Amino acid sequence: MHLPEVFLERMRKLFSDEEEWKQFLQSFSEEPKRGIRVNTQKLREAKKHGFSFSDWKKDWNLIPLFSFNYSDCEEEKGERGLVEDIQNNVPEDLQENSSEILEKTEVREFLVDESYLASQGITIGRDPYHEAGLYYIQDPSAMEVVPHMEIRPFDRCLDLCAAPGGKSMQIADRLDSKRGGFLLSNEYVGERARILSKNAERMGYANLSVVNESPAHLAALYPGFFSRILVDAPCSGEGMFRKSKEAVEDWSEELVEKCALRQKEILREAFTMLREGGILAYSTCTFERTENEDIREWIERENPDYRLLMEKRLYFHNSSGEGQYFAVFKKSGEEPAEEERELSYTVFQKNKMIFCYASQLRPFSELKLFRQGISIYEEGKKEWEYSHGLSHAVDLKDIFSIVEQRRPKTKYSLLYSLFLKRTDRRVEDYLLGNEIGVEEKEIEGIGELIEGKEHKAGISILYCDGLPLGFGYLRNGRLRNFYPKGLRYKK
Ligand SMILES: C[S@@+](CC[C@H](N)C(=O)[O-])C[C@H]1O[C@@H](n2cnc3c(N)ncnc32)[C@H](O)[C@@H]1O
Repeated sequence: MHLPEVFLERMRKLFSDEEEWKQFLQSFSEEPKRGIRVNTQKLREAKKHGFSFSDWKKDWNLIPLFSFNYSDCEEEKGERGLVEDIQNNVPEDLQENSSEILEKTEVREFLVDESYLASQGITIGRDPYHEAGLYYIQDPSAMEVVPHMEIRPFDRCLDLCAAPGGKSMQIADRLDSKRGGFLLSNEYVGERARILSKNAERMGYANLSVVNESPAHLAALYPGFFSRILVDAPCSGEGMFRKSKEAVEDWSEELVEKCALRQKEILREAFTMLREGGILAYSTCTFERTENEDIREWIERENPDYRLLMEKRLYFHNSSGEGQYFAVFKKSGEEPAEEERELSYTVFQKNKMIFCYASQLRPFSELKLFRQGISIYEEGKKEWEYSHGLSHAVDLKDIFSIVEQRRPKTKYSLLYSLFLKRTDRRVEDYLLGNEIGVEEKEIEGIGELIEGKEHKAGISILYCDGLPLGFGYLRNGRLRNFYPKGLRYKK
């Protein structure tokens, strides 16, 4: 790989240790590694249908990530402590069986060995578990930021620079809609907000809004509103150099300076929106001091009431991923305690979609919305039809009861569930968009045999190993495929 001379000169200044400098250079010729972040809320539901997490971890050889130095976080044990507990102390069978421990301590982030998986015929980006939203593929070093944000299930979170959504989905998984937790996931660039919204649909959180706003507009509307804010800022992207030739070609010293200015602009808006006692995390995927430690110093100068909780610099050679810089701050002041509340859902229509969302998202309804919670219906050619997003809701059962109560004018009504195993060829067939044959014994549901007909008929939802994949129409022992065209596997 040819790296710009100026870049190398700048990097050289960061390494006082000759050996480490060599390791840094050497690491540019090594293959990038990837990780997956498990959607533990989906996992919990899938377990009710017999999904085994421990079998999956074993079969895929999933390697738990992170061994923090927890001493820098004594004040609040928070999640870092919990992750350590589970890695060191909680026996495997307890993780699997105790819902209480599971709720508090499940490890979510894993490194994957893709060559091992390839030998087993598994491609992480083309797998039914991926389509079902059981996991999100992410750079392992990028995964390290969110666990340091001390996110509590009831936090009011904002991800200001969110697309394509790795960190947003990591945050959302730590929140509990029933306890008032939510995430406003914002992306400034419209086309990227669309991708973010698609990823959010796959993961299925009812307490997540995807919006396309400028940080300044949000700051004008929500001063002191959020208890956790992430600014994963646009940067000069040196951490992308191994993956993208364009990132190397686009790099220049001017770009570094320009990025630093923009980072400050975005951060200023974030300062406005952080509430007393809240936590702000700043991160980049570049190695530049100008965009990292210099910005951290600037944040400290601008905000004497912020305390640095931790700062970390990850490179290719000292992490499992593509590198990351992050700094986490706590604003002084008392954080308000968790409020007693009951979960309620709101149903609302926007253009040709109907959404159902956890009501704490209501303050965001007037923003430039791409998604508010779960899309439940969309306007079809003849009538309202179930939206694909509905099949992916993590709290599908709750949402469905709302969906049925608040039906628009439509004959659509879910009648059956079909359960297939991932080893069944029909799962791939379904994802390719084909019609599949179904046996009576594979069908469960509320529908009755249509009088005088041999087979059951009606709208059905297809599960793979207990994970909902999408809808279809069952008739004469065949499932007509409703899997969205844009998502279907190519042959
Ligand atoms: C490093 S990426 C975010 C990655 C994301 N957090 C994730 O985990 O997938 C930075 C994002 O900031 C967006 N961005 C660009 N200009 C911006 C601006 N002026 N304000 C806020 N975000 C901006 C980019 O479009 C990009 O999607």
